[in-house]
Amino acid sequence: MGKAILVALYITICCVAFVTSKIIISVLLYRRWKRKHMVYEDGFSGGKLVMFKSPMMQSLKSDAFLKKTMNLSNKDIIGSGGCGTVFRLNIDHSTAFAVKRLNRGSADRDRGFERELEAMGDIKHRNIVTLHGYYTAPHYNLLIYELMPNGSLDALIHGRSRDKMHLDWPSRYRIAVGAARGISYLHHDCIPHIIHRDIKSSNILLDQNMEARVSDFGLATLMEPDKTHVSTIIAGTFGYLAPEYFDTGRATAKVDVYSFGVVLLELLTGKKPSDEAFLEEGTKLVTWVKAVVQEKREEHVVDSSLECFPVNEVNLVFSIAMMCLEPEPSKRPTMAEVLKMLEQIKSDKHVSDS
Ligand SMILES: Nc1ncnc2c1ncn2[C@@H]1O[C@H](COP(=O)(O)OP(=O)(O)OP(=O)(O)O)[C@@H](O)[C@H]1O
Repeated sequence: MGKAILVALYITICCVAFVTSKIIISVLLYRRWKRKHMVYEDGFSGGKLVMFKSPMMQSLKSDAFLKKTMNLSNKDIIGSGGCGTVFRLNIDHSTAFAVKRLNRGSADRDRGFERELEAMGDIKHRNIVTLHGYYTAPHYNLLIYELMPNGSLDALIHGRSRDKMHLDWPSRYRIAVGAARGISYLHHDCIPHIIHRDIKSSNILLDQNMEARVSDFGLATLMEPDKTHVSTIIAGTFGYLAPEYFDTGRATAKVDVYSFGVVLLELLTGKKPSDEAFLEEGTKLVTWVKAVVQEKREEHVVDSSLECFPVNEVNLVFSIAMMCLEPEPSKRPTMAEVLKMLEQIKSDKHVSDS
């Protein structure tokens, strides 16, 4: 009998200790989370605003921020895409954000969506657009990004004349290197690794110094550390899709390498991957470039608006683009290798100049 009481006592102590430790761990995790976030529950709309703490966000008042966000209207629109509309949110004369209103309601988003946003909020890199926070409500979601004053690469190269900017070769090269650095960071340095899955010129934005920043993780996938691929419904954009991803829905980091190769072709040719002229001929930018190369008419590839450019550098970037566009994923370089090859072009030039 005495032994049975002892066993029962022992089990009770173990259970109490287990539950207590769980509570303590949860409280500590919550406190850590709270230290990194500002949360504002909006009783009126049933929504929740979560802002990731940073020096920039520290001085903002959540309720005032939310009020301004709710007052956004058509005149504040700066762009729109397949997933939603992007607004410019001015807080004061020196602080502004880009707010993306996602088309789909939050009913089809679960805790996984919030977890992914939390992971995105932790990414701080000079070539990645910072996610400052998000707002979830029963019928829609908002993503709060750093505002990129020089818009997208897509608008700069192919946009309407008021958005278009003449990009000389040094600017194009710098944008290529910056974007490669951002994607390489996602692939190799983020834990868990991230496959973007929608690399394209409208997702490469330019900051006030014309530095390239990779944006729009709407489709990004966090990779489990021991996995090399994810199988998903095919996402991405026509003209940029790697053939194996189109065929199988299996996304590896090499899918982004292929799409980056298409972006390099855009920088070199000035042509849009989904240009109507290509669609009418039933072709696409990659197929057109490969045909021109086969016919040994490479001189027709380079953008005619690039009046003066270093032929050697352009040829090297072109050969890197072709490596990225290898149909067989294993033959494509990794993003770290692409970055190294791109950076090498300038360092080799310095050596030969000196
Ligand atoms: N952080 C930002 N700063 C400034 N402009 C932005 C920002 N994010 C997006 N934009 C502008 O809004 C446009 C639309 O962006 P969005 O991500 O919604 O669509 P997309 O990438 O063009 O297409 P899709 O959503 O179909 O992939 C961009 O092309 C860009 O001009």
